[in-house]
Amino acid sequence: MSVENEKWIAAIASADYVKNGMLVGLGSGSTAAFMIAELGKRVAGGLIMKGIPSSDATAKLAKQVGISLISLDDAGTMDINIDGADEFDPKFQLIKGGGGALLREKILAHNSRFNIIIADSGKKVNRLGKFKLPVETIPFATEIIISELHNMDLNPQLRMKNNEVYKTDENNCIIDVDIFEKDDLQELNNLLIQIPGVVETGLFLTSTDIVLMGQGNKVVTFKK
Ligand SMILES: O=C(CO)[C@H](O)[C@H](O)COP(=O)(O)O
Repeated sequence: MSVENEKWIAAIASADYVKNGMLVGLGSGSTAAFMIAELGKRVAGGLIMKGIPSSDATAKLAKQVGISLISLDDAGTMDINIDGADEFDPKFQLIKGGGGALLREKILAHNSRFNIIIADSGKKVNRLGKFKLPVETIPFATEIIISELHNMDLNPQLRMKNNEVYKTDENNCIIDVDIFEKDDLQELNNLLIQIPGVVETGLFLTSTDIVLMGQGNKVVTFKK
């Protein structure tokens, strides 16, 4: 079974958690796109729900498939949030932000009663960090933060796209750092967040309630 199929079956399984009347946080990325497409089909079939998108791309996709959107302000707390991940470990800790939407994704996760992660089997790791950790920074401070991250032995790389500095939906930059050697991720996250100009990191350490992982042609459920 292909990676795409694993993403797809995990996404379909997550849609079963969405019930009539729910406010649903909509994640970003290719796995989340399958979930949004499936929810669109279910809305066409009569499901009543409203979505809160975690990125401009997700908002566009959701509108295309007929999902009604509301703002975070109007939603307040969401019933559930469904999102992808770049890596997850046995403690339900995640690296997210490969697609650059980590800031809004973390805000949605924080404001949801129940957080579902959908993933293909390649995302499951024993230790986080083969995937570089995205750190979102404001443009004004980005170069000086890169120097500081060098001093922390994190091998920082400014994210680029089409030969230009990559910008998030919030017009910030992303610095990808190497955290594989770091044992205490909570401490690392605290250190990173304390640097003035760092807006957010892609470490999601406590928010996940359940992971639905496609493996071959089956969905494996990991519950906390
Ligand atoms: O965090 C994310 C975007 O900011 C995505 O959830 C993550 O990158 C996984 O993406 P995909 O489902 O395409 O593998």
